[in-house]
Amino acid sequence: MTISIWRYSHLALAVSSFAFILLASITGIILAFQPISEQIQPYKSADFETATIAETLSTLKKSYSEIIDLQIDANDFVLASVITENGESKTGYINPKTAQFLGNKIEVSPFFQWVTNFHRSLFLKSTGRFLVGLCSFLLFLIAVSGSVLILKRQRSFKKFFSKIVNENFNQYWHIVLGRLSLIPIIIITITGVYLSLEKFNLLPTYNTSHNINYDAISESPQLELHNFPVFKNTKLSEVKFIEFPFSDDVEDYFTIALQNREIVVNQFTGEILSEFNYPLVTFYSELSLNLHTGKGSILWSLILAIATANILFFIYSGFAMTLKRRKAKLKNKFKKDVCDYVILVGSENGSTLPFANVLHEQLLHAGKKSYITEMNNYTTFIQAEHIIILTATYGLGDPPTNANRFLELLKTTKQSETISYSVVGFGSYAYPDFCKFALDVDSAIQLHFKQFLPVFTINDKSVDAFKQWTNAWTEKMQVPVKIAEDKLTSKPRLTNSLTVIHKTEVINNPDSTFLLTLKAKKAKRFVSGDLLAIYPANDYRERLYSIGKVDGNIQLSVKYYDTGLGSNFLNGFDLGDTFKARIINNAAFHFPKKAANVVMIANGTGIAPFLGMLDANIKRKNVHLYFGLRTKQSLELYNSQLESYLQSGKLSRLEMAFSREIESSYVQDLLLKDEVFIAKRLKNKGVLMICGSLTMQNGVLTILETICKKYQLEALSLYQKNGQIQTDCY
Ligand SMILES: Cc1cc2nc3c(=O)[nH]c(=O)nc-3n(C[C@H](O)[C@H](O)[C@H](O)COP(=O)(O)O)c2cc1C
Repeated sequence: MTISIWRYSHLALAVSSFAFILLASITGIILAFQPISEQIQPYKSADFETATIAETLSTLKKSYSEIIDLQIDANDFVLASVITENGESKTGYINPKTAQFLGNKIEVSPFFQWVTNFHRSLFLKSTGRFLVGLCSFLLFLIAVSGSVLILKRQRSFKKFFSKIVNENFNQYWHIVLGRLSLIPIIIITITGVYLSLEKFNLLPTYNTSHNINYDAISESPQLELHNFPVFKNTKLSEVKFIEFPFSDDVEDYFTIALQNREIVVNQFTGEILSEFNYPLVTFYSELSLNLHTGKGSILWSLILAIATANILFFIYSGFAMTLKRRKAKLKNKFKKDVCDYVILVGSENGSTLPFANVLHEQLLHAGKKSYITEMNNYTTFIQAEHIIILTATYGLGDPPTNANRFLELLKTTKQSETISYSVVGFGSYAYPDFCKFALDVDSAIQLHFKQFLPVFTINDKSVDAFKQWTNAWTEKMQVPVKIAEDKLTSKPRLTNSLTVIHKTEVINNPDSTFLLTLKAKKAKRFVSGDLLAIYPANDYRERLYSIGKVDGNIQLSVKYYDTGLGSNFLNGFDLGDTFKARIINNAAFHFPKKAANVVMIANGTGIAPFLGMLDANIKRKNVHLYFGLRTKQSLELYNSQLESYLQSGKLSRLEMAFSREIESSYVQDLLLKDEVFIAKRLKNKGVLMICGSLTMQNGVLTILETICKKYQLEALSLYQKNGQIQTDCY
């Protein structure tokens, strides 16, 4: 069963019942405050837990001329109906040990009565009651289908409550609050259905009546009330209701409803004349009522109010997400078999669709015949010359639902081999398998068609990155495509306020590089290897910097360019200045928790995350660092930090390569020199982390491939797949 079936069920249930759920939720929130308003009254006596029936009845007898009945309510208030010495009839709360009258019985206010009636039946009598019961059941199904969606998203029961990535406000809070309110909502709905079944007499009934042998009733031996063994041995807290004998006639008796049974007691001798246990149905009915209404517990009433308020948010956020998904539709002007360009889209939540649509519109605008469709609709395209695939990744590097059959279709569909293709992956660094499905598609499609551009990956829907790709594509294809940012840009949420607490001067550095230390206002959780996203022009243009977490602060290493948007922005700050940015979790480039041996390979500013990781290496794991810079003077910027890590044992070995010294060398040369050591590290499950320029990364990967072959290790791709080789290059 695919995720979409659950999603459509979830949505269909919500759409069909939303008006009732809305009304029931609003009234439910109001009603949660009724039990609270009762419980805050000062009628619960401190003596309640210790008082016995004997004590209470004997004091009551002394204080009032007649007692009609006694009731213990859900709040543990003792409610008595009595007739005073003056013949006045009173119903109110008493102290069970002193019989002191504490206050008159609380009557439910007309407002709460009105809301209760509306909540129960919408003033539609039986029809209304039925609809409310049905809507309770539908809400239960919505909660179940929602839980399945979360399970599918989180991939296992164990991870049901694990952290989720905040990519979108509505989606994030829909899931976070959904998980928190799940149990209360399930309880509210099941008890709601139960209470409806009870109202329609659909629950099993049991014949419960006393069987008293009136011939055997005797007035002797007569005992005082407080000496009745059953009264002495029964606490008031076990009692629900006591009905007093109607007259002094021996055939009239006490009827006492206890928590689990009802007993009948001879008013002269205290003998138990008859008893029966309540059927389970009675217990469930009472439990359902208390759980559904919050009676008897302020805490539970508050939980009910919050869970019910969350339902209102789910209605709003659920519809907002659906509208967003539906807004971006794929529309075609030409039939598939007359088009030269085919755009295939893989998207789960719809955010990739606007990118694909913008591209499609531009191609049409340029006079090209373009056809756009979902990846699962892949079929023969008779005239196609070029296929562009834009796809997101889900789960653990899996395809989105509308692309889950693509790889299979690719194998079975016969298509002209002269077609060229380009793949653009949409993903997020927050997931370990960054754009994995796009990479898989690229590998698979290579077997059928010609690659036009290397696979291009985009983090977090970056418009800037998409523009970079379209520029490269346009230049090579010679088709004018101009991306209108306003159609794609949604303003990034800059959640982190950062203050500059240390900055080195660019002019003092031979490579125009500076270190910038920033203090985050809120202690947001981040680790070295995460990325800092800044928006220098306050528009869609995003610049990412690798974070080193040093002494709890963010340390960046920035190369200054005269015309560089990001480096000029950061270099313009003085100590104490504050600006807003966004920290992106870069799960694929965190210091490995499990590996005992780590090899770090960096050039230039790529050292930044490693400085933070070394700072955090309090377990003194074996870490070797290969670091490439231009000159020995370039090292001055980092020297004191690296020296202190070496001295404290956080760094085991440092190997430097200087490209502009007389004996010029690069990190690749250092690795070749140490090939035996590197081969051993790979073989023994060590992790190699590479950070810096893409040119350096490509050079290093080539060397590693050679080492793998020479020492008969596994293929390099296997080490990349199992996370033993991690890269963060730009
Ligand atoms: C549950 C979930 C799982 C994801 N898994 C991955 C992943 O494994 N790798 C990745 O790069 N991105 C992953 N992403 C990020 C999406 O691919 C990314 O946000 C994409 O832009 C969404 O596009 P769409 O809205 O068109 O579906 C995941 C997102 C979600 C919500």
